[in-house]
Amino acid sequence: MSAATAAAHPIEARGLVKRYDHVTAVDHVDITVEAGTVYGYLGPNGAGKTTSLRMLLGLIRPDEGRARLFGRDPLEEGAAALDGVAGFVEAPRFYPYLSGRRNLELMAALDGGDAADRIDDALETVGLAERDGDKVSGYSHGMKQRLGIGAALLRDPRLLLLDEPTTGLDPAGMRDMRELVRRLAADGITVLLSSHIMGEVEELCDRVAIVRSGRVIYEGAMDALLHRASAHGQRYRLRTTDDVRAWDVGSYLAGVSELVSGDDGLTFAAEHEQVVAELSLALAARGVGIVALVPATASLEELFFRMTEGAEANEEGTA
Ligand SMILES: Nc1ncnc2c1ncn2[C@@H]1O[C@H](COP(=O)(O)OP(=O)(O)OP(=O)(O)O)[C@@H](O)[C@H]1O
Repeated sequence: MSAATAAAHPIEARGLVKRYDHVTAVDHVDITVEAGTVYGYLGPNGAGKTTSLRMLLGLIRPDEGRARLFGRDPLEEGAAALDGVAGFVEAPRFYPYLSGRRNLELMAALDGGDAADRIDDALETVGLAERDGDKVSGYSHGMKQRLGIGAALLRDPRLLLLDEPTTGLDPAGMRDMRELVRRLAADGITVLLSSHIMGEVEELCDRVAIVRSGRVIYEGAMDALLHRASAHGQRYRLRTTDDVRAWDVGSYLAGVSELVSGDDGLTFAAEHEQVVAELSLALAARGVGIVALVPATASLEELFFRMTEGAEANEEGTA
């Protein structure tokens, strides 16, 4: 790799557009992923995540714009531009009647170079070293997903593109996959991860782009997004011995806003913790017992829905 490409960003895409008949799947998307980050590409079904990742990897041609990986355009330079890059965009396909190890051996033979020397490490990293001799047909969905990442690791990537790697996994499978992504990032691999799961992106990513109908409606540091999510005050969930009365008390208290009564008690926003303390005292004074009063953790999720489905989405610029 030349000095010029070594200094380039792992991903730099400008003005990517992809249209299918009347659908603009990807609409002028800019993405810059800096080395060492775990970058979340977050959006609901049909937002254009897979199409974007496929363009980044040069699997499909954009109608407009261009993408560079470490300074190289996969459409112009072909396989050479994918040096150091591995993608996991479609569900990985393996020979079911062969073992996990044998599948990796076949892939390594295709890849050539020293890929075969990395098989043991790859199996170890993805937690399949103990099951490497079992037929893939006997693997769980999560194991197949991890074998897919193992296959990507044979290329010794410095950049890994993962399209919804936890989709379809059970909670334990999701946890294992997240743990694996964290480990790969700790090993210095830059990761672009698409997901529709807000909590997952919040947990794993340093930076995030939120996409809706092919457009990036927010781009920025995860911290800044979370800060923005709580700009109108921290939200809380409240359950009491008498929610109707509690609602009355809350609605008259200064500093309490967005008071909503739901099936599982009340939610509200409070500008300061002091307001929460005042509310608890006011409830006690009126004989209402607090059963639970906890900060609501779904702030990113709420923000996401506001951005992707609410009227606010139209006014949002990229940050
Ligand atoms: N080959 C294709 N032909 C026609 N339309 C397509 C094609 N690929 C994608 N689309 C359309 O482009 C839009 C974006 O699809 P894409 O698969 O990129 O979204 P996504 O965010 O990855 O969604 P999901 O989470 O459901 O996979 C959708 O409306 C989809 O129907």
